Amino acid sequence: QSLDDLKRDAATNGDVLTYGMGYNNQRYSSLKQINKGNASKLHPVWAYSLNNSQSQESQPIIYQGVMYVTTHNTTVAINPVTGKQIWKQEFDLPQDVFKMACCGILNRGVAIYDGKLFRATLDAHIVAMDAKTGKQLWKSKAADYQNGQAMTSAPLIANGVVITGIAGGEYGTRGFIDGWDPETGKKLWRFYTTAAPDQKGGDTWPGDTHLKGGAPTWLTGAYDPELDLVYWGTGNGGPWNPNVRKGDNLYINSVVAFRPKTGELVWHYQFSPNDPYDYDSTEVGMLVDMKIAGKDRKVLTQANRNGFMYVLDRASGELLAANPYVKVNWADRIDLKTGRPVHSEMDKKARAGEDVEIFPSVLGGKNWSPMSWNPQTGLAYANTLNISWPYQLSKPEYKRGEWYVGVNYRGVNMPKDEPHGFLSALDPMTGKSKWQMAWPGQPSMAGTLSTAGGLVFTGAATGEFIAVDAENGKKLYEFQTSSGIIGLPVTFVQDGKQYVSVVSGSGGVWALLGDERMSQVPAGGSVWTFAVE
Ligand SMILES: O=C(O)c1cc(C(=O)O)c2c(n1)C(=O)C(=O)c1cc(C(=O)O)[nH]c1-2
Ligand SMILES: [Ca+2]
Repeated sequence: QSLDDLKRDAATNGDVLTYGMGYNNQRYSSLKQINKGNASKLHPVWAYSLNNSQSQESQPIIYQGVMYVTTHNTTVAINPVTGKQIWKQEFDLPQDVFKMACCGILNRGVAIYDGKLFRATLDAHIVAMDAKTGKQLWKSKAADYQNGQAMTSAPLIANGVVITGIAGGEYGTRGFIDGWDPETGKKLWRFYTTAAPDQKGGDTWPGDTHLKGGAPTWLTGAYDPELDLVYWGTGNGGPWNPNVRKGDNLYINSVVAFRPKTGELVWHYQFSPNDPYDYDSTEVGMLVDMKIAGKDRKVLTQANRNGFMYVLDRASGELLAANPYVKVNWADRIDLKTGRPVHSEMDKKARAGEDVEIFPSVLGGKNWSPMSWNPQTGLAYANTLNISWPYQLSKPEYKRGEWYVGVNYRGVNMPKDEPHGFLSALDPMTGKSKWQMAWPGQPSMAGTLSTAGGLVFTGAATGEFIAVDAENGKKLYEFQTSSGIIGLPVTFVQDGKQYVSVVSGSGGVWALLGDERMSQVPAGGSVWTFAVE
């Protein structure tokens, strides 16, 4: 897995080398051995127990006949055809680390490069391992976990640099993105995502509020090798209460485009200036080439937690479209000229301290899990949410290693007579769904996978792994895995046969909301792999 292999990932069907199934994050495969015609004949070929009852959000990586999967405290190598374990490495975490993970005890997977695996740990270290054995090669510290900074996501390798983010937006921390030397683990650069007074954007923070200003970077970015730009999403402002940090607060709730070698910022776009609602913009979205008004454009499209779907020119950051894809009441619209939200009356009431109901909820119009793109349909497939939250400001109080939000947090409201979530087929330019498949009970927080076989794969909070027709959302296959699915399906070919794999194991933020329907879903992590015949 040289740098060229990584660039070609989306086109090489035997491997899955990157988080996103390609630097463009499209999670699209040209494989069509499994297709609309035979998807009903899918069946599981193996399951592998992760022996772990925490949240399973790891995206499998597959290279030269080995699949790599992580849990919060293990890394395993599995034969992707038989499910047999090749090696397993376990490590210890300090006991007090678990309360620093805001939204579940989890890890989202490894990065692979030059014979090495790279993964993050909840106690904010990055570890390099020998891909053949799992033996640790180096370990470097990114932050002091006792401040509430955790690492949950898969690193990105771009232009020979290992790039990682950090969580902790709910703990009064200061976000950053780090670049590491893959050979030695030496830190090459750090880009702080809240600007200090002497930096560009520093005047958007009063006093030293940027020091606890949030802007965590807890998901993996995308990379355009031709432009040599990495795109990374940043999270909520800290505390959530925006009145203590009056100003836009650069670079919270933004996408930042930077050079992987140096971390130098090239452009940024801020989705939610001075955001009060925990609308993390960390799921950076997909790099897509599409025709807009007759012109070929290289865009980045993101279904933001704030309820709007955005299309940006990814060379310049110019805003091309922004439309709601779920119910939104904090903004009336996004002004395409200024690129800024036009705040609603409801938003003004919220900022004035009134007790109001805000759409979308703290979970967003869509939470963290990535969508996929199908170039044949020109649609983005995402699990979206139809949920609001009761919102009222309170006085934030900072205590090291504890939640620092300044909102009278009372969970979320689920509508009585409507579905709580959908699998949606979204047109990025309009935000409209071509079709929606309503989840019958709990909404899904799983990722999606698209294939040239005309299929969308995803999973249910109640454990069903499903394949649907990308044209109309008709369900073609369903299989009950052993626990709820909040993972990301991938597909690959081995010895001429197409497989689809996904981790099962409920948890994540949904499990913390107190939805009583969760009591019907057993915990327990496993990897499932499906094929036809
Ligand atoms: O602000 C942060 O640092 C941060 C981190 C994480 C995380 O690391 O998983 C989540 C969130 N915020 C968050 O707001 C959120 O809804 C969320 C859901 C999940 C999950 O895994 O289900 N993680 C996170
Ligand atoms: Ca957050």
